[in-house]
Parts: sequence; structure tokens; C-alpha cells
Amino acid sequence: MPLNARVAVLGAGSWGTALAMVLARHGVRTTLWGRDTAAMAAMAEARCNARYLPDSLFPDGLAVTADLNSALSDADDWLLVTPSHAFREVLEHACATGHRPNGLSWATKGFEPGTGRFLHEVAEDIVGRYLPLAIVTGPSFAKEVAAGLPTAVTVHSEHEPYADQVAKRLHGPGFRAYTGNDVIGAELGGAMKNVLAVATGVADGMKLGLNARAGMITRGLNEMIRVCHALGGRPETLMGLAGVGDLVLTCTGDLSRNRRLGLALGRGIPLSQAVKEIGQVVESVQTANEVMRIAEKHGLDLPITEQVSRVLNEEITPAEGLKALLAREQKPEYPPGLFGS
Ligand SMILES: NC(=O)c1ccc[n+]([C@@H]2O[C@H](COP(=O)([O-])OP(=O)(O)OC[C@H]3O[C@@H](n4cnc5c(N)ncnc54)[C@H](O)[C@@H]3O)[C@@H](O)[C@H]2O)c1
Ligand SMILES: O=P(O)(O)OC[C@H](O)CO
Repeated sequence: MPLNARVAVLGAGSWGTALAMVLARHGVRTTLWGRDTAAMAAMAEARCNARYLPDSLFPDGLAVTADLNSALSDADDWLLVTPSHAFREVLEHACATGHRPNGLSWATKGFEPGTGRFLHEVAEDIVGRYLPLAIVTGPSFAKEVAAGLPTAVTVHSEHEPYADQVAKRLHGPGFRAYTGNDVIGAELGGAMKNVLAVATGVADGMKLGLNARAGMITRGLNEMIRVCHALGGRPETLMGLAGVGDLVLTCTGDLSRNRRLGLALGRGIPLSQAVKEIGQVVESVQTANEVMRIAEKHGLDLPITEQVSRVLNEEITPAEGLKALLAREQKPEYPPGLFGS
């Protein structure tokens, strides 16, 4: 597929808009599709996503539409950036138009709700295995990307030439896109860090201190590595942008909605009120349950994820979750055999 391909970005929330702006800034012919006709008309008029990214004007050449058929009619490549709960639905609608791209990538972080399946598995269900697939992930707050602040992401695909094409289109001044071929590790890192950001936010909201924050992040990484190992991903992927990079950003950066949810819960604000006040997608609310579904299937002990999931299901308070974590028995830092030793 040529690098001057035309790209359709599906999902006009903060991240879809920011990535469409990156592509258009780099001269890629880009159409941003969103489902809300009035919102897309307002964006076309103002040349700005006033709801999510009010301070950043669209570059010339970025087309916006609420008409899915016209967005896809001449698109060579599709980039899905919906929340995980809308991933299947939007991809099915896109395929129902009869149009087919040469490649499909996504920047959604999460699992299919209710099944714990990876989004690459959902994508394969719908488009089959004929298309190259890629995930775009890494430490990247939409607001900073839209403002043109320096950012590094990574693009993983089993089809390495496709990862290269997607990354080359995104890469430019101020936006670095690396590549890899570990789809499982990359997807897992982007999904699990949201759950661990809630845990760290809770600890900070409860004013447990900086030692607790660092301990939570590091033990959270340990949980990620154990899941990655069990699912056939490569632990070293989690040492890069898709793992440690995004984990540190989301656990410590107050722009993170997942961290802000944890902060609110740790300060005693009820879940529904906290989610309402954030007013945007908070992927951890579903992802925690899906990671626990995976943990049960593979017989994994994930204490932090388990307590976050119980807090988000309102079975326990954050204080009870903390007490359970601190009461755990002493043990080796890594389970035997995790790194092959
Ligand atoms: N915002 C970020 O900084 C950022 C960065 C990296 C990854 N992500 C990931 O990108 C994904 C999207 O998040 P976001 O930040 O853009 O969310 P957002 O809350 O800013 O916007 C969500 C958008 O999804 C749309 N949407 C919801 N249900 C839909 C449906 N059924 N069909 C079509 N559109 C639908 C909404 O209309 C809204 O425009 C998430 O998985 C998130 O984890 C976000
Ligand atoms: O705001 P969050 O918590 O969804 O995080 C946004 C991005 O995923 C950070 O890389």
C-alpha cells in the first residue's frame, strides 16, 4: 500500500481527532468520521473539536463527516479509534458499506466487553485474516498530541510491512512512531495500564505517599508481565512504550481519566459521580472485569487488578481493597520461571 494512501479515521472523540490531526499535518489525505451529525457539522464549521480539544485547530486538508459511506468510499486504510465497547459495532457497520480497505489499524485500548477477547481477535472475526492488522499504542494524551507536543507511540503488527506503513504515515516532527510485531503484548499493555492507573490514583487519593505509588506501579507491571507470559505475548514489549511508557504516563499524569477515576474513589467520591464528572470514556471500568476473566481462565493471581475490579463493581471500598493487598503473604518478587530461569 502506498504511503500516500488515503486514511479514514473512525471515531471522533479526543483520540480519533488528535490522530486524524497528526496524519493531516503530515500531508496524509485524512477523513475523520464521527457518528454525531450535529457534532461533525460543528467541527467542519469551526475547524476544531470544540468539545474535546478546544484549543487546537484542524490542519488544512482534514475532512470531517458523519456519513460513514462517504468516509470509506475512497479510503485505502482504516484507523479505528472508538471506545472498546463500540469497536465491533463500528467495524461491522463499516464493513456493511461494502467498502474494503487495504489495511486496518486501531488505537483503541481495551478488550471486547463481556468476552475478554483481544480487539485483534474481534477484528479477525469481522474482516477475516485477509487484511493486515495493526495496533497503535503507547504513552499519548490526546490533548498534548493535538497541541503538537512531542510524543512517541509504537505500532505492532504480525505483518511487519504494514506496521511500517502505518508508523511512517504517523511519524513526523514531534510525533515519533516506532514498530514491533508483538500484537498480544502491545494490546495487553494498553489495556491493563488503565486498570493499574485506577489503583495508583486510589493510592494517591488516599494520600498513601510516593513509596506506595512506586510500589503500586511496579507490582502492577509485574501483573502485566505475568498475564503477557500466559497469553503468549513477549514480556520485553512491556518494557517499552506499550508497557512501562504508558503505565508511567497513565499512573502519574493527571490528564489520565483512569487515574482521575482512582483519585476520586480514593477521596471517597462514589463511582457513578466520578465517572459522570470525568464525562469521557474511562476504559478501566470494563477492562478490570475482562482482565479478571482472563486471569480466571489461566489460573493467574492478580491481586491489584482483582481489588480494582472489586472496587469498580462496588463490592468493596478502596480502604478494604488496600487492606486486602497489605495483608498478603511474603513471597519472591517474581514467580519461578517467569523469565525462563
Ligand atoms: N484520549 C486519549 O488521550 C487516548 C489516548 C490513547 C488511546 N485512547 C483510547 O482511544 C479510545 C477512544 O477514546 P477517546 O479518548 O477518543 O474517548 P472520548 O471519550 O474522547 O470519545 C469517545 C468517542 O466515541 C464515540 N462513540 C461512543 N460510542 C460510539 C459508538 N457506538 N459508535 C461510534 N462512536 C461512538 C463518542 O461519540 C465519542 O466521540 C479508548 O479506547 C481510549 O482508551 C485515548
Ligand atoms: O485518559 P486515559 O486514562 O484513558 O489515558 C489516555 C491514554 O491511553 C494515555 O496513553
